[in-house]
Amino acid sequence: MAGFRDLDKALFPIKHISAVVKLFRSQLEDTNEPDLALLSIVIGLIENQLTSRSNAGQLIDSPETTVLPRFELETVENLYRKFKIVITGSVEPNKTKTYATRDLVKRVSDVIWNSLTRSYYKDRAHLQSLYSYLTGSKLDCFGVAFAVVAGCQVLGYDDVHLALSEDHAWVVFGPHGSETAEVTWHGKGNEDKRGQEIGKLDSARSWLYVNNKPVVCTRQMEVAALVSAINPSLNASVDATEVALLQQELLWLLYDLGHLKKYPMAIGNLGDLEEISPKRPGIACSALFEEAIDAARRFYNNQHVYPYTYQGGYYFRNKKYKEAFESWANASDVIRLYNYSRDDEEIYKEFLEIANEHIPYIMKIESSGFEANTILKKSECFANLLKFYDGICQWEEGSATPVLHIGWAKPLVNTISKFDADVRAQVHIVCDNMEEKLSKKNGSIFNNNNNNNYEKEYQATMSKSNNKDQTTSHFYPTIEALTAACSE
Ligand SMILES: FC(F)(F)Cc1cc2c(N3CCN(c4nnc(C(F)(F)F)s4)CC3)ncnc2s1
Repeated sequence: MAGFRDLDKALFPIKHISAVVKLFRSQLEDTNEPDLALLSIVIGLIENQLTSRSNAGQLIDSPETTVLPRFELETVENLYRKFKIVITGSVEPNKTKTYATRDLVKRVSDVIWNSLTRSYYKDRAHLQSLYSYLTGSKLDCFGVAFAVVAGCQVLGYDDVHLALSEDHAWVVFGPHGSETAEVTWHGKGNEDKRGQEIGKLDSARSWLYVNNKPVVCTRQMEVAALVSAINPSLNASVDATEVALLQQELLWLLYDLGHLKKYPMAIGNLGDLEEISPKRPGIACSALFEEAIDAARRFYNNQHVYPYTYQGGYYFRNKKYKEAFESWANASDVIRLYNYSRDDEEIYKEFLEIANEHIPYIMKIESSGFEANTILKKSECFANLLKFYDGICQWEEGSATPVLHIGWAKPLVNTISKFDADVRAQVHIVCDNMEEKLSKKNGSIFNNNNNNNYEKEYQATMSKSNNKDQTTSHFYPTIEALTAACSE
């Protein structure tokens, strides 16, 4: 591990954002073992100091001139030393340079777990860093997983890495990261499964485990995860701008060093920050959202939803409603292959908000009668809407837990009825991929899909459907499910 070297200490006391970027750059460039504990403590200290007191309103213009409160070397050194003592005091270091074992990973998880405050509000902000752990004995779900990986790094196990789905975190270890283990909890009121292997039972088909296509981190990607987890919010409506600027600078550093290439959510986070305050002429935030989608298609067999909802949210905020419908249809094309389980609340809420808030809002605007170029005349918008709803219907099919209820059907019927019959008539529904749909029923969809055939299939579909005169939508025969939902 790089450790807290003299050249890092020379950057203290830290007074500017640019000094923090230098610390990260030296840790990322000089060794292949950036010190996770050091970087998490530094970032946590800065975030907590700048979001705990009313700091809103400070003029922020650049990483060099933005003044930070002084962050003393001694504060960081004391916390760093404390973490080492907590970990090495309970678990013997890896002197023989062997792979970690399940027992070792569980013991490190127990050290963190048993030292947390008994009960606290787990979803509060700023509980993700080792600073929060060492000064307040509080961590959120992600923070526990990160602390376990940082603890294993302190012990000298360089095979223990963070694995990330879109709403959960666990660790991989052993030869080629072949072993997996739960190390933290998920959601509310669920018994934790710490120590167990990942997704062996029916949870394997839930979105929570992304069909076993998680982001498996390198050390540098673990740094990207802690940077992504920076939370600039001062309160529900105001962000500490210097914390947001620091996060943006660090994400660009990681981007330029190539460490975001396989991390769609981090690219999406950067896209959101760039939309608010562009720092990089030549790379539009829309290009970043496309890059995140490409990464999910290339490296994760298109099993992730968030890259499409990042892009859809961007289009929606910028009134590009036709494009938003396409992004949301693509998001739905991902979720339809999963079975909905009670662990999937986060993505359920995402689709609910799109279906029952964003789309109805768009329909209201577009049917106000003043839109000359209204999407209500565009058959591809209608087709993408149907695809969006159909994916949610398929998500429900074969799931133990229902997805749709009357609350969904009303906005859905209202939306569809806004399109004129002649526009609807232009949409030709082709019922193909019957075998894919049927095989989801008996669960085999997750076997043959693992060979990453998404890329080939995607290219083939794109080349086929480039005829412009009519909209051919590749559909699955669940329109009856759709109309059934409407008649409920
Ligand atoms: F580790 C867990 F359990 F926390 C799961 C992870 C979440 C997450 C993330 N997020 C979550 C998704 N997220 C989104 N923000 N907007 C989203 C979208 F709906 F617009 F797509 S998704 C914020 C950042 N960003 C980087 N890395 C991770 S790893």
